[in-house]
Amino acid sequence: MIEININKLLHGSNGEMNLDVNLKINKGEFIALSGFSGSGKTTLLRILAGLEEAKGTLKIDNELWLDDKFSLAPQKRDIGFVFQDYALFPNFSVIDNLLYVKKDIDLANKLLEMTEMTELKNRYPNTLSGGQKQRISLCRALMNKPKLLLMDEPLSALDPEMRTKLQNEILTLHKEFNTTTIMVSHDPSEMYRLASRVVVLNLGKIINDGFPKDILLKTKGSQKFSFEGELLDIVKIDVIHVAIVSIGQQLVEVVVGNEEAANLKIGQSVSVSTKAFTPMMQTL
Ligand SMILES: Nc1ncnc2c1ncn2[C@@H]1O[C@H](COP(=O)(O)OP(=O)(O)OP(=O)(O)O)[C@@H](O)[C@H]1O
Repeated sequence: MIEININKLLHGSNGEMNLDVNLKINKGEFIALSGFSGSGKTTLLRILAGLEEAKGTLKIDNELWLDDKFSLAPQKRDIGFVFQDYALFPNFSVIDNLLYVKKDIDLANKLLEMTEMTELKNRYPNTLSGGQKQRISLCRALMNKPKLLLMDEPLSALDPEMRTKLQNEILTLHKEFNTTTIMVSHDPSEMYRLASRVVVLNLGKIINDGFPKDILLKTKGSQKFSFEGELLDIVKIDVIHVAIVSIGQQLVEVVVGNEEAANLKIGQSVSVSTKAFTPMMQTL
């Protein structure tokens, strides 16, 4: 069990803000930490890793990491950290990046095999693709079998296909090692696929905490499905208005009434939902 009770005054873009987090995490949980930019996600991970000071207490399996008189040094905290920018040692080969953490060649080989990196084990990081580098960071973070794995948007620099591949590998590794994990993510499909629990931060406070399907599925009441997007334009065609909404990679047209059109503002976030028909899905 991980017990987090911390607070820290942050200087946010709109003035001061108190990062105030109380959270209990059970062993083996996979938490997706989400929330708007600047809500305090990275700072929370850095506090857990001991890279940043904070007030309060941190306890991991009854071992104290932080209280008002004491802060356990980062290197003594049983943590694996995966950053967005890989943070590998450029002068070490792949295998040496892993063995630097712990001289356990069997574990290193097992991790490389699980992530299909065995053939590249003598290569240097600058000869690897982004996806390969991130696999090595992940393997390295697991070398000391940490009590807590922290990942800060680990897949956000990768293209969609590579993201899906690495998500599957993260899942496989999680099933094998059952490492308690907190991963910062902005991607609903990633959170849905990987996490057992989603925690949403806003302005330093937890505003939502629950099962992925309860937090991420946005349809309410009789709505059949609902998408969030940005209103790009409103075009008057004869007697009707058509709103152009950007949803993910697609533009969608929605007919809106005159009064509704007058109240909408370009650039606004909107949700587009339907009630009446059954959507069709086809493989691409
Ligand atoms: N050590 C610090 N002292 C005071 N303020 C800080 C400190 N570190 C970060 N901040 C501020 O706290 C706010 C939250 O930053 P943080 O990086 O944790 O947000 P985030 O949720 O991870 O954002 P993003 O999704 O953009 O990465 C920012 O406005 C930042 O400038």
